[in-house]
Amino acid sequence: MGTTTAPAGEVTVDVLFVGAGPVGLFGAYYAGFRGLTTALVDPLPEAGGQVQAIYPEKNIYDIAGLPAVQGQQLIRNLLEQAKPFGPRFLLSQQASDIREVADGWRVTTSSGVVVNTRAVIVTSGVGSVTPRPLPAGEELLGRGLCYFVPQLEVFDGKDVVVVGGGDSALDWALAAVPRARSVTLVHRRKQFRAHEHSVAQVKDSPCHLVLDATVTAVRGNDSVESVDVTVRGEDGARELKAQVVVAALGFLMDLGPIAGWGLEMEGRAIRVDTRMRTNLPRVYAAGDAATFPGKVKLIAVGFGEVALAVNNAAVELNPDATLAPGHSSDLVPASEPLAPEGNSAQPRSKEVAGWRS
Ligand SMILES: Cc1cc2nc3c(=O)[nH]c(=O)nc-3n(C[C@H](O)[C@H](O)[C@H](O)COP(=O)(O)OP(=O)(O)OC[C@H]3O[C@@H](n4cnc5c(N)ncnc54)[C@H](O)[C@@H]3O)c2cc1C
Repeated sequence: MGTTTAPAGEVTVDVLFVGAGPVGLFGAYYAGFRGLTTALVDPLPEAGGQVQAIYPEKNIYDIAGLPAVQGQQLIRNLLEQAKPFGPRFLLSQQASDIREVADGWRVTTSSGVVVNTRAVIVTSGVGSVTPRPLPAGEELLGRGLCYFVPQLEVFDGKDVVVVGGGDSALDWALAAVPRARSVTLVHRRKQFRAHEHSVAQVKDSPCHLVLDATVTAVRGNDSVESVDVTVRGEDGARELKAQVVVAALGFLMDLGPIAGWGLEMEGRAIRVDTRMRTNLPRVYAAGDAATFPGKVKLIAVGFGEVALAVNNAAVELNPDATLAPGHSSDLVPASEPLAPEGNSAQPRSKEVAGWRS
């Protein structure tokens, strides 16, 4: 995704984002816009959080101004938006330890990098995300059995079995239908836990449904060749031909070290006030990591929350700063050509690094 991992050592910034998901990335843009230096730490090898790790190929339809955007494209856009401000990426390492110091926080990552930061914004989502494993076929993982599909081409001309009954399972099945030779959806219940629209689409599609059923074996030598499916009330197992098995059984979420930082939690999320402040000084939270009455976990909501967190942090770090950031439309990023002379869209002011007037 075009990000670089900083070498071990010590990093000093104004704001550290704990988590480089979509919300942390938009925060990095926003903090840059407010003239603050940033770093983002994330245990995944690339930025993008759940979007990049779980559904890079899926279309997202509820981002303001983007009628449809593929997950990985949204992340590319967010990286590009933040780039002029030069955020430091500390990838493949998690924020492990946090200690209050005179002018902020000293955060140590699992790779031993020390980040001296004036404020922390926790954008860690629901923590580290690992797929719930299929209880069969682990030895064929990566050889036909997968938990998510990085490239839809893997479905081309194949017999595909999707296991699960949630939105992801139905989405993968629908994505496979136009490409695969056959698609079978195996679900352990008769009812799906997915959007009605997706359920209706799957029922209308050539996808074959095997309900009240579990996958009890995944067979193959070098790669997947078939699966055994046991249907409740039937004697013996059905053998289904398959070269691709997508186990979409949900994800196990682990808050990890953040749970021990002394943050006030509500369930698995961090309680914040209307300024996105946590109970710890100069520690904010936004996105899926944060909760408050009426919270909705959506990217669109997280973008707003992180803008609030950054603007409030900007004032806390510099009491002379105003809470309202001004309008980004008054500025032009350094990478964008200036509008032709006489054009009323000419930028009017120069306020922050990475932008020019
Ligand atoms: C299949 C699926 C489809 C979805 N579709 C939509 C949709 O259409 N529209 C929509 O609005 N939302 C959708 N969502 C939800 C959306 O992806 C989340 O709301 C969004 O990703 C939250 O962004 P975030 O940046 O807050 O958290 P995340 O995306 O979860 O990113 C958090 C990052 O923090 C990192 N992290 C965790 N612990 C630490 C630590 N200790 N130190 C450092 N980093 C850490 C994680 O590795 C992760 O990269 C979907 C989710 C799924 C699973």
